[in-house]
Amino acid sequence: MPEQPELTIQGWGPRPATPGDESPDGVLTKAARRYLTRELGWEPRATPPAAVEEIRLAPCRLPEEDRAALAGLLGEDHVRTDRDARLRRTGGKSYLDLLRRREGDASDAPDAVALPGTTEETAALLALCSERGVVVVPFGGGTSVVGGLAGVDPDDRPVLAVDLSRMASVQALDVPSSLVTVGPGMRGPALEQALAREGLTLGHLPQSWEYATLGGYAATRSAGQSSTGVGRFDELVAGLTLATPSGVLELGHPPASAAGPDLLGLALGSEGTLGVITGLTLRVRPKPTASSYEGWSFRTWAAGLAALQQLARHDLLPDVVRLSDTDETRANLLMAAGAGARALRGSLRARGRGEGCLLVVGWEGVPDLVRARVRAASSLLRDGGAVRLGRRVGDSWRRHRFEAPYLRDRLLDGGLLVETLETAATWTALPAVYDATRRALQESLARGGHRPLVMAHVSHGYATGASLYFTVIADRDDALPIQQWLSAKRAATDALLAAGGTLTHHHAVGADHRPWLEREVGPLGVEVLRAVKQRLDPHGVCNPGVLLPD
Ligand SMILES: Cc1cc2nc3c(=O)[nH]c(=O)nc-3n(C[C@H](O)[C@H](O)[C@H](O)COP(=O)(O)OP(=O)(O)OC[C@H]3O[C@@H](n4cnc5c(N)ncnc54)[C@H](O)[C@@H]3O)c2cc1C
Repeated sequence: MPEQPELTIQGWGPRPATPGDESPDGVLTKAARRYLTRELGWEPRATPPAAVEEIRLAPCRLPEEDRAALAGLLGEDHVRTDRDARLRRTGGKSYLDLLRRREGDASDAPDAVALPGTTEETAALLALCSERGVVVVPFGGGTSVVGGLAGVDPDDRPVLAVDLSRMASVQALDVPSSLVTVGPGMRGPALEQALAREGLTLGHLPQSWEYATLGGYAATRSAGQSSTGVGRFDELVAGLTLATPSGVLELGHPPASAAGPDLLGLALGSEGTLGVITGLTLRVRPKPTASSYEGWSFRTWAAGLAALQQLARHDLLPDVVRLSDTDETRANLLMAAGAGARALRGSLRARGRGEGCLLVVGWEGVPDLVRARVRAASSLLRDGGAVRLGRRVGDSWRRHRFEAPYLRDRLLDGGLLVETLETAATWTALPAVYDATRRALQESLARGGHRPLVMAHVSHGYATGASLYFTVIADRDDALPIQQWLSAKRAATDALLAAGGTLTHHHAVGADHRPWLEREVGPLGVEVLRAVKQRLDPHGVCNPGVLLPD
């Protein structure tokens, strides 16, 4: 397996070259620049990131005796305090993270980085840090978008990033039981490559797939682009090992157990607050031998939602379901370059459709079943007023599915605010949640005379409802860029919760959502979580800046 590249300190990438690529290195196409200038009243300007050498980093606060004790456990090479190691484990990849790093601010950097190689080493490290008052922040791929790696500690203790990249191999493969046991630092591409040799797949494909880790997925309850069919990551975890300052827990008993409440559920989504996930047993499936990806068009968002609801009711939702609202459809049509975009524009014109709302659907599996599911779902989509745009549109989406974060770097270079947020709601509440969130974002970001672009799509479907994923692009307020986004995010979160949405569908709580956690789980719920933390992490060293409110 060739070594995968590391994320850049101030953005995404480096991007792999693809044949026939019309926008190398995520370059903003002329069409996109024209569209955004017109739509946002944006004046493109050069706002490049500070040089990496100029990023400000505070001196390491980890006492030498603690560093030496950690090195005694892990080996000198596996405890690092150098500038590059610390900068590469600073924060995640939210808009605010990127803004800070681009401005040369790494004040949230960990004091040191530890790289344990086994569960035993991790457990010993946690016991030592608990005893000595060193905060531990597990670091997977570093792709958190909710401040999950912020390393904030109310007691201002030294912070140790625990990088899991040394635990990144397949430990066991049980083909008859469709189970694979892996290290938490493994990334999706490496696992898929190993499974493909046995004709298997995990099928978890978030947009951050190239860089995020399996431990990170479990710690945040991630959802991938095919999760409607394959299941969310938490549904794919059959068991895991959690090293805590109080000992090691082995959780989950496949295929099924009724021995009391499911403790595995406590570890999933725990975001490093209870300890470090050091091993995972995952459910895998045969690699699909057939696939079909298609584009469809609806005249309106409401018609699209109603059709998805019908598919859900009849258990006919495809594995991939992405319904874009009119603004997102228009932006995609006008900003995209290349054959896929041309095909889509041509297809819509030929069918006498304006822009409408684009639906991308994908099915995977054995040929007979894929054919039958496509046929049944297509009939319901037609009944719902959709027009089929064909496979080129679906295939084009599939080919470009990981590209948006590379483009984001270029948009940031040009002086734009670019961020996303997500929620989920029942089919009944979904239209109100959509309207309220959009309105809140638009009103907040319109202050100061800006003309924000707020776009949304349904990204995952369930029998009971769906998730909504918002993308926001606006001219950046160069004087107060952080406050500009914080105000919009606050307004949107208040609005979506008031309308009946969930605090998050798959990005997790992190530092950014924790003021609102009590509104979703209630004060008693927060107390229960605190009690569990107190038992496993009595000195509160495990990622104290996330999940639980102050
Ligand atoms: C461009 C982009 C696209 C994204 N697309 C998606 C998407 O499609 N779907 C989705 O769900 N998310 C998405 N995300 C969010 C992010 O990729 C996910 O939250 C992912 O699960 C984080 O994995 P990671 O390995 O990078 O974890 P990190 O960012 O390193 O950590 C995330 C949190 O989990 C904790 N953690 C990490 N590893 C462990 C461990 N082994 N034990 C205990 N705690 C641990 C960390 O302390 C932190 O609190 C996206 C992010 C970006 C930047």
